Amino acid sequence: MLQNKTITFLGAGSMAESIIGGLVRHNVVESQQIIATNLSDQGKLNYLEHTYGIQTTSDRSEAIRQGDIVILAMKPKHVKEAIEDIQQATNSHQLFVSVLAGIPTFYIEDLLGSKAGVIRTMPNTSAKVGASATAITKGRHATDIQLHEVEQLFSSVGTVTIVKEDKLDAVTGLAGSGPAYFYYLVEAMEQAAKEAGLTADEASAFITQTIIGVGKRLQSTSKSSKELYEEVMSPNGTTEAGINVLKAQKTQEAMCKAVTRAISRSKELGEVFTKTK
Ligand SMILES: NC(=O)C1=CN([C@@H]2O[C@H](COP(=O)(O)OP(=O)(O)OC[C@H]3O[C@@H](n4cnc5c(N)ncnc54)[C@H](OP(=O)(O)O)[C@@H]3O)[C@@H](O)[C@H]2O)C=CC1
Ligand SMILES: O=C(O)[C@@H]1CCC=N1
Repeated sequence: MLQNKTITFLGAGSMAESIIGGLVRHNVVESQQIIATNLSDQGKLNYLEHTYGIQTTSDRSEAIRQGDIVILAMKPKHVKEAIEDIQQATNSHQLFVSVLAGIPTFYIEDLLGSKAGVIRTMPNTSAKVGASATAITKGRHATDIQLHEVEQLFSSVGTVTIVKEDKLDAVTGLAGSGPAYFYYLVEAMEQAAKEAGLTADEASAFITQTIIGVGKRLQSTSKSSKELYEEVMSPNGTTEAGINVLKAQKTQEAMCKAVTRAISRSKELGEVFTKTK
């Protein structure tokens, strides 16, 4: 499906690089089928060209003209100016794939001003290692064939779930932002490990393998998360001592609030930018 298609990235930051890394590593398309462009950071384009063997250009309109699939990968606050800038170079046969938090498909369709298909997605940075948990949904003009094309594209960088658009904000707060919550906790575990006398390498090896083990276990068991952490706890043992501190600090409540706030922020992003159209 993706053979002979040119994929243009409008925006070449963290998320674009994570997807490009996954596509190239998993040979989904030839690296020369990928073009990346951005606003002004020539150094980043040089780095992407050198690292992944893709094409890059600072000529955004030309990059868009060549794209069969255009991945919109700028910050939500830049989407209006970014699309207006290249709108003349677009055509209705192209497929536009947004990774933008909060921005509804109708907003992008209106900015494009054509019947071009728009698919909204929410990947995460684990795409870089083929482990994103991506949600996708189609806009008014996108076809089922285009949806499956995007499913195939993101399957190469992790799992893909097709959802209704009204679930995208929830997925954004949960899984788009999700890796950051875990990295944030890892930072704290590293600090504790250092204070206990482990080297950075030792801490990293133990923490990383522990997280991988948790992910694999969650994937392979029907037990609930509560059953799984209770399985680790011996009465009056080390884990119970640790969990009691987390309970006293209301850690679950804090995590629940964090995800809920991220979800509402995704909604706000959509509202703010669609109102100021
Ligand atoms: N980071 C993440 O974990 C995730 C991010 N997302 C979404 O991905 C999008 C990008 O985020 P992220 O990669 O972190 O952001 P970055 O700031 O790393 O990258 C943004 C990119 O957009 C480019 N850009 C800015 N303005 C324009 C313009 N007018 N035309 C073309 N390109 C432009 C920037 O170019 P320059 O550097 O030259 O200014 C830069 O390459 C966001 O919408 C975010 O919601 C979704 C899921 C996860
Ligand atoms: O923080 C953000 O807004 C983006 C969207 C999901 C992850 N990063």
